Amino acid sequence: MDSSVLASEALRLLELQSLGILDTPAEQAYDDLVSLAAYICDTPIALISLIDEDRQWFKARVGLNDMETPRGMAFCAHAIIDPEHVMEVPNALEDPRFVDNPLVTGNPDIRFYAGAPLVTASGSALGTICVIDTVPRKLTEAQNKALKALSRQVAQLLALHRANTELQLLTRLQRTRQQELEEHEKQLQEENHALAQQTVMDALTGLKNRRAFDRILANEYARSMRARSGMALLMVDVDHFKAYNDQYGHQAGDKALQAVAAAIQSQARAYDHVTRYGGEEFGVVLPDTHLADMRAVAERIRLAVQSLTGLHRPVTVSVGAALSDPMASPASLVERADQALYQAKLNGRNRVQIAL
Ligand SMILES: Nc1nc2c(ncn2[C@@H]2O[C@H](COP(=O)(O)OP(=O)(O)OP(=O)(O)O)[C@@H](O)[C@H]2O)c(=O)[nH]1
Repeated sequence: MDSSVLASEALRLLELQSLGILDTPAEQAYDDLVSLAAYICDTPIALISLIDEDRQWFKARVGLNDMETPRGMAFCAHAIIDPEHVMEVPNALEDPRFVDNPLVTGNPDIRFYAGAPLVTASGSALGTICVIDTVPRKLTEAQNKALKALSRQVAQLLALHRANTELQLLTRLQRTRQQELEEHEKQLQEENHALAQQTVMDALTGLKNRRAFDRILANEYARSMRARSGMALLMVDVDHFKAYNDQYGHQAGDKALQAVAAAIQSQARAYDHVTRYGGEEFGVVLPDTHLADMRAVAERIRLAVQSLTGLHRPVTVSVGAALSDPMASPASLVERADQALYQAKLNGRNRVQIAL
């Protein structure tokens, strides 16, 4: 075969194989057309044969049980060489191309063959619709025309099949793309969430940070105003922490801060907010709280810190506590709690001071 023939055969095979029809189950539309071909041409056998690389495979068949034969035996492999015309073999025994063909010398004893190529829009002949008889004969001109017309119908069915295959592929691609997009969006949301967490979390203690404290205080303050319920704020500061750091080192100081944070958290109620206000100072927002509860929580925190074990030496905290005042702002609540804290320090530390 010269190179241009080889190239067009390669293209033809590509077109056939990408069609996705080889080895698919039988379909009524193709079966009907081979039945019509056998009826019109009055033959015992009719086939829709597709010429694959080294076999012919039958999409539809009457009068023959085989699903495929080797390409070397295929009459249709000869018929597709001339896509324009129906190839007729009136008597295979008198045709040097087929006289030794096992389909002629043995079952199904082919004598007569006529095949109309199935031509695609691009001009490739993928196979044929053919009729076969076991006695020598010829097609009438009308039968020849009818067979050609049927080959155009099969070609139409194949084009439809291609369009369907491409549509399914496109739908699958779109679905995959959609899934990719959703996956990407989820990832972005997770990243954003992680980022948002980072901006409100204190890395050392795992508590909310100062930025979060400001927002929580503002929200809880507004809520307590709306609900006309009291709220309270505790400012908790580690006593003589500079000395602890100086004596045991910054890393030991970090561990102590973590322990203090956990102790405070352990005494807070489920709806209280424990935050790291800065350095060795913690802000605890207590929603829905009045004097007795505020004092109780503050005292529990003080005792929990004092009871911590596993540190280089006992650590204590001073607590400034203030109740919200409907006439004042959140900032003034912080100020009053801070002043009370200052007073607690002045009064000797390791104590709770209530703001007036
Ligand atoms: N290890 C460690 N130390 C911190 C951290 N943040 C603040 N500190 C230290 O906490 C100490 C606070 O010192 P001061 O403000 O002088 O107060 P203090 O020594 O606790 O004394 P009083 O508050 O008056 O009882 C400083 O030495 C800071 O370096 C931290 O994240 N890790």
